[in-house]
Amino acid sequence: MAYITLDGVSKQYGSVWAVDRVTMAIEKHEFVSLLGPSGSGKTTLLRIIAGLETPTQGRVLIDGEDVTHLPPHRRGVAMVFQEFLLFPHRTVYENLAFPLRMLKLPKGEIEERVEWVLGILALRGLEKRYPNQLSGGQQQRVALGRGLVGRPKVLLLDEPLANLDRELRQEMEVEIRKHQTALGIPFIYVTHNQEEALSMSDRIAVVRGGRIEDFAARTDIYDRPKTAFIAQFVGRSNRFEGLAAAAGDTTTLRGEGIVIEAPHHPGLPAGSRAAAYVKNEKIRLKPATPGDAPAANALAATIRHVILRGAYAEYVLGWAGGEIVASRPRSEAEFSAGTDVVAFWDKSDVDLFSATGEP
Ligand SMILES: Nc1ncnc2c1ncn2[C@@H]1O[C@H](COP(=O)(O)OP(=O)(O)OP(=O)(O)O)[C@@H](O)[C@H]1O
Repeated sequence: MAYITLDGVSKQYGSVWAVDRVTMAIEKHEFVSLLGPSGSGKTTLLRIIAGLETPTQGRVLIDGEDVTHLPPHRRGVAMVFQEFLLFPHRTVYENLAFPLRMLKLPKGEIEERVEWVLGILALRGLEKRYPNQLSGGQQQRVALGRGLVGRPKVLLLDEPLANLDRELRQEMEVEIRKHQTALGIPFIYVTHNQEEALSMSDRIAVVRGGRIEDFAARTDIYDRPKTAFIAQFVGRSNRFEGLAAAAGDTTTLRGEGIVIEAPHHPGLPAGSRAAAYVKNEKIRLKPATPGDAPAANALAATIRHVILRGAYAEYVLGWAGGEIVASRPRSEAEFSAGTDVVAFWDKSDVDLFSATGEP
């Protein structure tokens, strides 16, 4: 049996189902992200696990125990929030000791546990400071420490890095993951930021409209998106539309001025509307030559803009059907704006979905 189980969990607010029949199982060693756009139900799901909300339907089990109707402090869970929620008039030490005082632990044990957290989070020397005397990263570490000091069975994090600048966020991502691995308890991490989810998680649950669109290893979510929504939401990709036709191990999409071949897709009847997604980094470029003949998985384009992103260059390309973006390592041949090129990609890099029913 899994360490944490959500069994058919739903939450209704008035006429809105914020969470809709969610079933998932999380193992003890896992770092799991709930990734989805604003309003998709991530926070509500996390609050249900924490015991801050009672589900309208379904059950929550932690470590074999049905905790659905237990209050937060009886579940062995801790939660870290975006707003840090530190007490401004208490020192770092007091902020960390507070949850333990609430649990009425003996003084010696409180000291021991606060010392442990100060050590693992590299906060020693800052015990006597007040929150406004700390950097953003240090404040976030204290908030994390306050979650860990109670030695929870699971740590829940709700966009804890959203208020930090990019560089600090990336440092903290590494740090948070390191603590999760060392502690050996599951972290469940809510974010709308795909980079955060991809950098830290073992598995990612993509949340959409209160439902889990897919719950899979991060590489599967990125490399083999199960739905068009995931293809659009995770990574950066280019979308092409057309009509499907199947032959052997290939499904072909024919659109305005383009032919795309993808691995066989069983769910696309011939003549149905389909959408193909190709990630920016899968699109390769070569200089156009006068004899170029039209080919599948290739299009003639002109470079409109070049955006430098450190190790990568992002090329915005104009073609007969609009614009696409190709992202290439700077170690490859570079092209400048105005150059005519052929953009091409592999059949195995095409993700194809039905577009029937799309507006
Ligand atoms: N207390 C509440 N009362 C009524 N509706 C609510 C309440 N809490 C959330 N909702 C609604 O439930 C849906 C899911 O909200 P939730 O906060 O879980 O989404 P989220 O994915 O965490 O979004 P965000 O990233 O913006 O925090 C939204 O439509 C929201 O308006």
